[in-house]
Amino acid sequence: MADNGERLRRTMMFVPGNNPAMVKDAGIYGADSIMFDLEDAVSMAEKDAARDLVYEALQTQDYGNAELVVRVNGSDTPYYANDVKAMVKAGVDVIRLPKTEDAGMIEDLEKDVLAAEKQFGREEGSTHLMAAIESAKGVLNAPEIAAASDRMIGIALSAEDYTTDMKTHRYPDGAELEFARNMVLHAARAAGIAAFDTVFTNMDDPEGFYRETRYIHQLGFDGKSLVNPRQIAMVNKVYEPTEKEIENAKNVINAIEEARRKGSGVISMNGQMVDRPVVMRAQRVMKLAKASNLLDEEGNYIEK
Ligand SMILES: CC(C)(COP(=O)(O)OP(=O)(O)OC[C@H]1O[C@@H](n2cnc3c(N)ncnc32)[C@H](O)[C@@H]1OP(=O)(O)O)[C@@H](O)C(=O)NCCC(=O)NCCSC(=O)C[C@@](O)(CC(=O)O)C(=O)O
Ligand SMILES: [Mg+2]
Repeated sequence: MADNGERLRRTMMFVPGNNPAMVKDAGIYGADSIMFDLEDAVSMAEKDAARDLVYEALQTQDYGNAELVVRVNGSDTPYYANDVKAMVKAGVDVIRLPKTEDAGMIEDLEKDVLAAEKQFGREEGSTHLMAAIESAKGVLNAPEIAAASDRMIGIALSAEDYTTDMKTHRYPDGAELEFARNMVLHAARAAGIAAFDTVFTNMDDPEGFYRETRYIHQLGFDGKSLVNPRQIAMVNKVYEPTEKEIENAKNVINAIEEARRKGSGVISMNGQMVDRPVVMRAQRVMKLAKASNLLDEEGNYIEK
């Protein structure tokens, strides 16, 4: 299984692969994952030029610690084979397959990626995969898609294409996405990989974006696909733990370490039972606190 659980993936920002300025500057905004797009943000006439631009950027630009993802064109298009070869050759971290409808599509992608790794002397297994779920069929097959390969790091709901397939559109309350969100989330969790919520495309509605992000955070998504750098700080804010949550997490970790020294795996803290799942939640809070720069070198909370 790819490095699941290790990396924070709160923000995965789409960057149109045909836009040289955006591709060049994509690293300055602090997204956890940068996703160069060769698919729907790029017109047919620019497919080859976008692939060349992203290939070049992956080889030459410094994107810091960001995870580098490329959304290739669909496997039923004439661009897919060259996209996959070029991105593996460039050493991309993750290939995102759009419009994934069944596990067979991921199995085929895995074969194509392995062939490219061998052809270009890349370490076998080093290219990770993820799937975008964009249709009713994809949602119903999400559990098999999520478990289709050990290279899978996550699955993402793609609500623009999905709502079109469902003969509806997006509403502010998101009721039309309820089933799909829960399917994608459960499929990801059952397979032990990350779950990404969909893009929010109305740049003039920051309140709506904030409301949606709080909701998907509550459901348990690891993060969201984004279309604009202004959305990054808002997502990070929602995922940032409070001072009280951090203090509680520290107390839980200290208490369980103390208990383990005494040979016990479960304890009571302020009348509350503390066992393995509570400790795992506390560890995630501390990881988020660290990523949010809320801890000093001694691990104390820094007031912002
Ligand atoms: C939305 C908007 C036009 C707004 O423009 P605005 O002009 O208002 O942006 P501003 O905020 O003013 O930009 C301030 C500064 O940031 C720079 N900047 C902006 N956006 C940046 C960015 N993304 N990457 C790097 N840089 C960026 C900009 O260059 C400027 O730099 P500078 O001039 O130096 O100050 C713009 O963001 C944009 O094009 N977004 C990408 C759109 C896109 O990729 N769509 C395809 C993916 S969705 C899809 O396909 C559906 C899906 O498939 C999804 C799924 O599968 O999940 C499904 O089915 O649901
Ligand atoms: Mg789409």
